[in-house]
Amino acid sequence: MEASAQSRKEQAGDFESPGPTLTFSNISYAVNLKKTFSIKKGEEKWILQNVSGIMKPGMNALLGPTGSGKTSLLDVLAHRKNPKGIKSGQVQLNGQFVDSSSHQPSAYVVQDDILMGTLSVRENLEFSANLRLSKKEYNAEERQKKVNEVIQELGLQDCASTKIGTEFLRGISGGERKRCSIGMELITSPSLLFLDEPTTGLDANTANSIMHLLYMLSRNSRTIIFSIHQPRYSIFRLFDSLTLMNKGQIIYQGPGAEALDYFTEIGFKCEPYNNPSDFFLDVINGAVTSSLETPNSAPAITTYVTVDSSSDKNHLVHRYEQSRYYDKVKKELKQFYKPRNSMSKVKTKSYPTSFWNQLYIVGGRTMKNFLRNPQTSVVQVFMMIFFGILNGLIFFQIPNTMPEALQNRIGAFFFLIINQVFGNLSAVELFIKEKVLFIHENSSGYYRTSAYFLSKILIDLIPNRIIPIFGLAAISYFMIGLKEDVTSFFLFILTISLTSLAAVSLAFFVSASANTFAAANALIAIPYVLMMVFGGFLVNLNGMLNWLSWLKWISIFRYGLDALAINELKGQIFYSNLTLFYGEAYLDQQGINHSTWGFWQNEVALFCMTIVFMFLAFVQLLTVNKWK
Ligand SMILES: Nc1ncnc2c1ncn2[C@@H]1O[C@H](COP(=O)(O)OP(=O)(O)OP(=O)(O)O)[C@@H](O)[C@H]1O
Repeated sequence: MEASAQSRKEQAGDFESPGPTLTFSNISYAVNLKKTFSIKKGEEKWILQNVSGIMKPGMNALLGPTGSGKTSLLDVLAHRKNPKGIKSGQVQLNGQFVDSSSHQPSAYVVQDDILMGTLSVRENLEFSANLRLSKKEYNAEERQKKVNEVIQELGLQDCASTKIGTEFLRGISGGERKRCSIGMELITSPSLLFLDEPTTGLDANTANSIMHLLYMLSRNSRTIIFSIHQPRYSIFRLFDSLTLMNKGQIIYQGPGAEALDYFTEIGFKCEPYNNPSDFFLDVINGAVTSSLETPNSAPAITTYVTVDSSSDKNHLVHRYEQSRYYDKVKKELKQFYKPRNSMSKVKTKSYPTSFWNQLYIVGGRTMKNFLRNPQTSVVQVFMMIFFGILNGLIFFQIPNTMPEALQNRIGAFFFLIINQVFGNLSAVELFIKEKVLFIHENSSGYYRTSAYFLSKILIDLIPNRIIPIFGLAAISYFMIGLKEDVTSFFLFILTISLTSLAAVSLAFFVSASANTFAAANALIAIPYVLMMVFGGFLVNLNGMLNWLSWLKWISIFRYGLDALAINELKGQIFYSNLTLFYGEAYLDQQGINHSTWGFWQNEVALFCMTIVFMFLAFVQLLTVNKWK
């Protein structure tokens, strides 16, 4: 105990206060290469092979060629990988075992900055603070103080009130986005910070400033672990520890400043003025050869490695495992390792804020996003007005004479239903985009799935549909000249609203189930088209293949059109030359039950479909794969 306290003290160096030490031993990780649509277990691909090491207070860089396993190791250490794939090994934080159910004092900054674009930097940080700082420990003033501290620490003062930006809205710069993403995580004061390629996509100067920022953070009670691609020398200098990887194995781990000495020792010489990180990659790629004699055949380090004798790459692993750097890591691992006992497990994951608080905060953000997003508010209302007027113009003041009286009414209803159902095709893209944000925030412990789901329905889906429908329905109703009756008018609005909600729920369910926009688009178009074709108005089902006739029972079109037809035609009398034509006669002819219950059963069916699709969407969100 004393020895480890002493060693932590030694490590402190120029640190104001050192962060925790993370150790990992014998980690092997594999993925199953199952073929799409196959139920058979696929071949296993080994991605990490028996790796062990230590990440000490300060800056810990993971470097290696593309596909070498940097991100995979980072994810395993941060418990973001599916435990099923972890074949062996363990991770300890200051000698305590950690696993995926543990609430680690750690945070993970993903490579793509996933932030709410319509909100400002400060608002995003406040969102994180309100959800992730417990109300008991931080009152509103203290949460605000924390946000201000993070803004100060990350140098975000100048852009604090600027919106992040969306595809329609120019926002903050790439460097500021990255700082804001780091800030979202710093809100919880993590002592362990993981970052996946924090400099990717940034220009050299911005990358430099981000890395200097991380360096400053690492000096103050935080251990920083990150993967990185080809850092320039000014960045390389900041690495306290360097882990070099190739083909899922570690080929060097030790102080960044000593890596060149190590490679010189094993015969690889870096030319003057060459960037060390470029040199290491050249060594791995075989572009630089060792001046020392190499064994005839490269030793197989583990059973998983296929020996690549042409490039002699495994030889690097072998050399590393024989080096004093490896001995040092092994020694340090021993020193930090504590045998597992029931006391060493850290607390189980829990949410710092209640469900209702989460609902309030997530709902508040959804509302802000809704009001500020031109795509979902202004454009939607505009489109509804446009389609309302278009429908009104096409079927302007329908006469009461046959056959126009009937044909045009059914045509106008069909137009409205198609508009409500197919209008959701564009919503799918938005849902898929939002899902990325949901998965990130949900897996980072911001809120429960149920809080997100309920806020999405109450603040986004319902008002977003219902409000524009009032405009559309009112314009169409009066321009077309439908039944002059208040009850009929409101039942007309109710029917269109329920049709729209059933259709959007199906779109939500499909988006929650599919991973890409293309897949979701195809999956949603099929049921919509089938529902339309089998709605009973386009195709006479008696003449169709009987086995598909059941589709009419799940057709949003059928329920919507039947309800609109009953509402409009019941009690109406139309004229044809000298004969009278009763609305009910047409309904009877079509086999539509126009009793009161006959009308309401359509509304109930639409409502039930909405509930079922919503429920299925919720189940899908619960089971969305949050592992990387
Ligand atoms: N789910 C998966 N299915 C199949 N192969 C995978 C999977 N995840 C990772 N791999 C493979 O494992 C290897 C290591 O991937 P990883 O992303 O960890 O590498 P990396 O060093 O971070 O690469 P890069 O620098 O390109 O991000 C790669 O060959 C990758 O294709």
